[in-house]
Amino acid sequence: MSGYYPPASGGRQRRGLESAARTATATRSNSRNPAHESAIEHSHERCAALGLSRIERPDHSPLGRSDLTVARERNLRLYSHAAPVMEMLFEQIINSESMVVLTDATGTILHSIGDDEFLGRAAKVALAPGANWSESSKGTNAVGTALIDEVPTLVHADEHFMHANHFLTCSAAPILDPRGNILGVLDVSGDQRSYHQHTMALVKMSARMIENHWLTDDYRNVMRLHLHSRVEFIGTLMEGILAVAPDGKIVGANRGALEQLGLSGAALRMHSLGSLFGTSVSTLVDRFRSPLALPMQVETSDGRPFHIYARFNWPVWTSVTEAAHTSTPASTSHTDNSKPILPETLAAPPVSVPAAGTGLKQLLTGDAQVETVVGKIRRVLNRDIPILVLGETGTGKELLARAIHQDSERARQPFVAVNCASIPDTLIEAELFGYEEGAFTGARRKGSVGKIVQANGGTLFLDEIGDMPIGLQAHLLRVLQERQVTPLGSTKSVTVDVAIICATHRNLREMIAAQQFREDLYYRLNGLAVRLPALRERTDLLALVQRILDQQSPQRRLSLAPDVLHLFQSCDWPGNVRQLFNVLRTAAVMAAGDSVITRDHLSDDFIDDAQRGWARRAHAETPAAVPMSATAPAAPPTAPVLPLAPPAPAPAEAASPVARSLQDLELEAIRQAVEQAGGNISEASKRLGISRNTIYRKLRWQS
Ligand SMILES: Nc1ncnc2c1ncn2[C@@H]1O[C@H](COP(=O)(O)OP(=O)(O)OP(=O)(O)O)[C@@H](O)[C@H]1O
Repeated sequence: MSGYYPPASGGRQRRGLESAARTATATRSNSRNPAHESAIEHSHERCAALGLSRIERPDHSPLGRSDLTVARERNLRLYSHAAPVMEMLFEQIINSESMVVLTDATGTILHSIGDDEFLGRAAKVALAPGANWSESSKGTNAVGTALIDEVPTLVHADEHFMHANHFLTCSAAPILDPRGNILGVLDVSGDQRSYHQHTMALVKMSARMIENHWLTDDYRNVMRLHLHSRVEFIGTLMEGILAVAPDGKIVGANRGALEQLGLSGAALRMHSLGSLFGTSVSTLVDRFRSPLALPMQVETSDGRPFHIYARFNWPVWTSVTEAAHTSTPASTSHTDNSKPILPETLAAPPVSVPAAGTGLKQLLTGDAQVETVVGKIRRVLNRDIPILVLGETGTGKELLARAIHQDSERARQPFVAVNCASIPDTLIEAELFGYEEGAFTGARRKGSVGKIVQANGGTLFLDEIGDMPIGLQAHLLRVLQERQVTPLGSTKSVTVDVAIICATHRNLREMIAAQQFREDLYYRLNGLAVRLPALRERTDLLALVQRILDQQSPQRRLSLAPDVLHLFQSCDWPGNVRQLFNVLRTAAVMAAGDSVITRDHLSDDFIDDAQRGWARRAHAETPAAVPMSATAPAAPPTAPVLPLAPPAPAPAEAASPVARSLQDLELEAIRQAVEQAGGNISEASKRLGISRNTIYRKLRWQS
């Protein structure tokens, strides 16, 4: 079978065919699906344009152990929703020489489960945790191609661009959040001889289950409207779900709702219960207050009938709706955002933070550097000064941006976050500026207003701004100066009013010197630059720990056993507060019933990492005294700091100076190649024979 099918007549008709997209053909050899063939053809074209080779060994280097830990921590929420669904999916395909794979939004495999024998074969082509399966790394493949096309994708046998992957058949579905952002990809990969046409349907249904769990979790404190044109489908995977704010605005939707209503996420968010179904929040509260209430029949403005069923937390919801109806905007703009009252809180996935205060106040746990940052920001709040937040991954840059928004006069307007690093270069422009229907061959769905317009009136948070392709920086600068956006393929411009907050872990000045970042854009974005300290530099570790523990376990005060405290203080925390938060969240669950967190409640991974940190410090510092970090606070009386006991031996491979120096050499080689290529990553990747992604990844995690 040829891996490259000629395009169907009519040529480039690949996207917008979501429902028909990449569905498996009855027999792979004789029946063809034109949309599928066209998608594969376009993917192969992209791979050829990237200079990928079909026969060379693909980039098999997985993320380093701690990088994988960080990637997993960043995606812990995705994993916790996906894990039970993956188990269930695996039950369905057991003994079929297959595996179930979960990746993040960049295509990096976070977790996999599968038949042992097949897992071994898959590992040989790096189909294993830590490996990246983006198209630019592995060529045409179901995960990478699904990430680009944003539709369920089947890639079978020699449809894979690289010969090494021809033994595989892979069915992948993107997992989207209620705002339409890609969270990751669920995939079933197996031996191509074990291909079964039902696999794709199973994967799509499973992805939908994860999305629905995510939505329910995001909006558990707001009204959720379950809908379908056929009453018997309410409560099934086929139902649509809408999240409704107390003022009746639609703030979130699952895929089923978008499909049934025939609206894009952005279009739906312009609607309210009234404009959509001619009903109101109070009508639904009255009707569905009783658990025995039956679904209600409504009609859309164009006369299509639907059955709807509302769920909400009674009686919290009714008191909230009353408050929403009686309060003025001025009085609500600084209300407690933990209540489900402000639309912008609902529209964006909630960030889990300790419940002490809201807005900027919640960040104050006693660290002087953080206090200085907050003080500076308060002075420029509401002054139309763009803020640039610097800091390592997981230091709380996005949390700070949300807090600034919450404390600003724009708090009732949208907060829209765009992660420039997780969107492929080719899509950032469309994602930010929007596009008209059919604007370009890569255009998906029915046009899009773009993130800048979505943020109109509110705050646009450009995360990882250092990853914005240089070609696009001039476009962004123009928009920021003129405050007008012209969607791709359109001649009409839209006036926008947005507050800009950017964040990066990179050194933008160095990037300017290397001509990778425009100086004029830098000065436009940098009205005020603040740097969030790494966790290891902070003096408030204990206060932060206690606040997170109190939040995780409000009924039962938890504390750390002395040796755990000791481990925490020794740890380098490469994942910063995100890592701390995740470690404590797991520990609080593990400690159910106990009031003290002991080593037994910590994951082995973390203990290893912390011990390695100990070993590194012990090596760097004088052997006799081995002081705690100069900035470490004194332990509370209940948890005395013990003299540092010798740590349990770290795993051989981690402690080995040879392993570490090899890593250093690799990094050094990458740095040199990038320098010699004048900062041109594509050129450096060719010289080194590794993908651009790998270079970005390795440099990113090391910087
Ligand atoms: N001060 C804090 N108190 C409690 N939790 C925090 C704090 N700062 C960060 N966190 C936790 O850490 C997680 C990561 O924070 P955030 O996403 O803001 O970091 P970031 O610097 O933007 O990360 P990245 O650079 O990887 O995007 C948050 O979800 C939150 O749970």
